[in-house]
Amino acid sequence: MPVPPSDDDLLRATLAAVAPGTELRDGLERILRGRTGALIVLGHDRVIEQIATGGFPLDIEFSATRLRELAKMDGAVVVDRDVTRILHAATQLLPDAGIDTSESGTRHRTAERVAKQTGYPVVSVSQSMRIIQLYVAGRRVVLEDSSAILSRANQALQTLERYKARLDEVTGTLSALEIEDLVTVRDVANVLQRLEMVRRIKDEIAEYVVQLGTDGRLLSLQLEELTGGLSDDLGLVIRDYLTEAKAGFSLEESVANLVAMDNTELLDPSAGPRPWGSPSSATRWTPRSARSGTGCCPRCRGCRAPSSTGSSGISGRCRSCSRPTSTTSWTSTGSVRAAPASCARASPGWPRRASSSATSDVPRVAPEAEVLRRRVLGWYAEHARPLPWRDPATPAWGVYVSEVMAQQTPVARVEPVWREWMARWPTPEALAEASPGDVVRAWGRLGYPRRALRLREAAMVILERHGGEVPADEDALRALPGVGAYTAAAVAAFAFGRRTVVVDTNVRRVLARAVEGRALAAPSLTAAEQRLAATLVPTAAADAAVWNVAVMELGALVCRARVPRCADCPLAQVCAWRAAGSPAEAGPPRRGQAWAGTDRQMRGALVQVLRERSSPVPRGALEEAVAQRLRRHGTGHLEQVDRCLASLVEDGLVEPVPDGTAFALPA
Ligand SMILES: Nc1ncnc2c1ncn2[C@@H]1O[C@H](COP(=O)(O)OP(=O)(O)OP(=O)(O)O)[C@@H](O)[C@H]1O
Repeated sequence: MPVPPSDDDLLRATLAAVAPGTELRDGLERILRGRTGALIVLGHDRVIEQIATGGFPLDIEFSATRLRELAKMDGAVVVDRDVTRILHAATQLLPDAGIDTSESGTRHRTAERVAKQTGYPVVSVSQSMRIIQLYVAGRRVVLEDSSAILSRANQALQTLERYKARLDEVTGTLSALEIEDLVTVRDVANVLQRLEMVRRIKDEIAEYVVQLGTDGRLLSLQLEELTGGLSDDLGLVIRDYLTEAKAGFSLEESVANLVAMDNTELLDPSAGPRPWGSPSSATRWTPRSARSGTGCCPRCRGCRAPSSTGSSGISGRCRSCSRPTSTTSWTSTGSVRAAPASCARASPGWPRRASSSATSDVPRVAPEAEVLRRRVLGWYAEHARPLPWRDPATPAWGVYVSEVMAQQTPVARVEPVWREWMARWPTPEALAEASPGDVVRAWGRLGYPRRALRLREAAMVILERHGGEVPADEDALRALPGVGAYTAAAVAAFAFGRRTVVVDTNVRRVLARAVEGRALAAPSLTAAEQRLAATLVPTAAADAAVWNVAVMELGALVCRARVPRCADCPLAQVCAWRAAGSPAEAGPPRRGQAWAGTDRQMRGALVQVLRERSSPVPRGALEEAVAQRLRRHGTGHLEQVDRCLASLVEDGLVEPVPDGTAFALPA
């Protein structure tokens, strides 16, 4: 016994039967244009015969013009289910009057009742309202003009393109992580959520294609082009990780759980693991490789190693055996997963944007970026220095002070001064009450002592404008004295867990090497570097903050400027600079900042001498003391002392005592 079609199938088939380009639709349009109405039953059986009275039987081939002519008569037209023959015309239909109807006019009430009673679709063309309506499977559908459907379909198509671009990114990321064996539940869930989102919008567009009939040909081609081969992916990805899920779900159950998620849940990364009983997002999973048997990466035809995993770094050649690689060995599932021409180790010069059509607030990066992040984060988890300001118990003020102190001073020198400082001025309020002389003294030998005065000024502003609390907002932080883009981003990230882009010299060097293949970053920060750094920052704020500190730490401890410790580097295998043979920086050699003989050295010596004295130092004694300290003699010295004293006075770091013959730190 044939299985009766489901309501959805019946609706779809009826929409197809009345779609533009069909003989039936042509007939309906003619009736509309002729300003008449019609009642047409799409099917005939004994029930129809029982409720039909009068009119005349026919058994003629269906055509649009015949329908139009017969519709001019009162009563209904009955055609066969396939709309190939006209069987009755001018027939009065008397359906069960007890059947509920929401219609008012007799034509439409009859149409709705007949559809409900017989199960056949019924079409009514309203003479007064000039619309065509379908009554089918308990529903009423008003047929729309193709242009209205096309406009909705095009919007859906754009959405599909965005979803698809994002899907390509996450599948590419999953593939890259599989090679590194760094996959977590979150990565798999991301792909599945995106696959399901694509499936839903694809189904919606497929409905439009049906409704549009011949007007939907182009749409149909676009849909096919965007989604061709996608259908298997959901099952393949799930199968790959089913054994890992360990929650006892079958493939069907997993798919059903995913399909049961609503659209909001599909967009929520935290809901992703739900189809498998919500394992922790960070749990590591290893694929069974059902989709490809070999993971995502093209395999070398010679040695069968993933073509990306050797060490030669020669583009287009296997790094294991140096034979040319070939993309023909991509997986043959015909799925989207076969598409990404990306491999975690194959291409120096990454990351790149995966798709220009991806529109979202959060930056998108190529899969390799995720590999880089995982490696750096994994390394940081093991090697982070336990610096006191990284202690979660340290207040935002402590983080703020540490960032200002570390602006131009190595962390090792900062730490003892920071401890003393925080013990003495544990809050902005306490520092705001300190004298300028005290803060310059407490600054010790951190260098650039103007920072101490700016810190005190900032404490006063924090007290006045922010009620004594360090602001969390990057813009508010930037408005504080002595705070630039770096410090604002760092404090917002490290004290408040905000998602910011922290770029210091260490970060710049790591990215210049690992991503751009250069020995050193440009002499000063470029917009391109800033953009690159931004694309690498993880989307989630908590991850972003850890990433920011982790990559800085890597630059400080391993990816050092002069003597990089590549053997200890988590990025050594994916580093573009190493892959290129660690070339020296092009251009003239960079000299470090000169120190001996500079005004900076002289200013430091003057402040140091005054810091050690409790009373004002006469001009002559000061000159003698710095000469001794710097072991300096000869001409030019006197002039430099005068110049530096004047600049220190101007900066507020030194005060001339009233008659100008002696100098002291500010009171
Ligand atoms: N039970 C019926 N069987 C067959 N035809 C019917 C039936 N009821 C109405 N019609 C057809 O519908 C025509 C219009 O009827 P009526 O004006 O009451 O309907 P209506 O619902 O207001 O339609 P419209 O929206 O086209 O103005 C009738 O002249 C007749 O041809």
